[in-house]
Amino acid sequence: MKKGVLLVNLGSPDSPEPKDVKKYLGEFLMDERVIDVPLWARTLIVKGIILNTRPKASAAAYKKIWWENGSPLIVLSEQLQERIQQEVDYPVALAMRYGSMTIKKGIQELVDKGVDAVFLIPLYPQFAMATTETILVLAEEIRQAHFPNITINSLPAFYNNSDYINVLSDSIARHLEGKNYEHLLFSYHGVPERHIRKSDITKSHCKIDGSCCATPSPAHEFCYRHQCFEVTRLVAEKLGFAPGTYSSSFQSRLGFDPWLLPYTDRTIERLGKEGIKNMAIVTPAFVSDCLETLEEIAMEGEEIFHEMGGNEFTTIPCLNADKPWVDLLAKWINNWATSEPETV
Ligand SMILES: C=CC1=C(C)c2cc3[nH]c(cc4nc(cc5[nH]c(cc1n2)c(C)c5CCC(=O)O)C(CCC(=O)O)=C4C)c(C)c3C=C
Ligand SMILES: [Fe+2]
Ligand SMILES: [Fe+2]
Repeated sequence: MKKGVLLVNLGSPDSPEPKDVKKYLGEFLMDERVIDVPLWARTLIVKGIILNTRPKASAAAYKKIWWENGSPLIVLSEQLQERIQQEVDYPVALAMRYGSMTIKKGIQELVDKGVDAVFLIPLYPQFAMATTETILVLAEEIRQAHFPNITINSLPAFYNNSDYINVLSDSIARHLEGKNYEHLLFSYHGVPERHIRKSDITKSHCKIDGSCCATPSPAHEFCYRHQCFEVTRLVAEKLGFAPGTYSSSFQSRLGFDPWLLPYTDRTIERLGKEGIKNMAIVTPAFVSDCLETLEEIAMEGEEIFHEMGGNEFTTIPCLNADKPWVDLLAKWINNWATSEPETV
């Protein structure tokens, strides 16, 4: 079989104009694994409410971070693809879960090069039904409908992979070198608490309390909250951080349901109020910088901190197309290509 690789990230609008943002948000938020309510309710919430108000505000946010050559998330994912391609002998394609760079086009590109065994890499360190699961489900639907003769294997969540933790820790250490900071905040994209309960394969473990995520359970294979806290714990252990000098929080909530706590904006506010003058922030749920890191954290987050009396606010970039991260992905690709993994 001829092997090939498909990297999949979230996606961005085609432009930061409200009409393109509306189209993108419509596709994204109508995904039943993102807004996971019955179709009639989702249609009412998304088409009746969100799409009438949010695209204008989101477009304004996108305009603040948009680059000459496009959306940072897309440009950085393309750089990652190009650099991985320089390191491996298999064709590497890039697709997005939402927007015009579809998974179908990505698979087609590989099939056109003769590929019939695809290694699918969802570009998310932690599993979530709104990210990894929706990619895997859609890829399988596309395979069955259009490419029944190919196989797809996928890379599982790699949040606790020791090589990944080393690459992430080295990046954090490098960006903090010489910086005077008192607290490092690990800010992860949030999800509604309901998503955590839905993904609990034991149906009884995830209480979303003080201890469930620290108590061993098979539920953790699909518990986004556990996987985020584990990244923080493993990096802190690796870098020898003292207790109290770092913490985790969740950003980017939408709607009125309870989302994972503590919220990033409130945490930044609290740190400022408590007299922290210099803080740093890292966003390990994202492998590529995007709207959520460049605008919500680096711009809005910094503003909140300064309003609370803070001085230096250091944002650590995502791994993007850094050489150690490219090398690690190339290593995983070569391991897959020379072994016999299970299909999705
Ligand atoms: C890192 C993983 C992500 C999870 C988990 C996730 C869940 C999730 N997101 C929304 C709603 C929105 N997210 C938006 C942007 C956005 N989200 C992620 C990643 C995760 N989302 C990224 C990388 C981005 C940036 C995309 C870019 O183009 O740069 C947006 C759009 C922007 C906005 O209007 O705020 C929305 C909306 C939900 C509802 C959700 C879980 C249920
Ligand atoms: Fe999101
Ligand atoms: Fe948990």
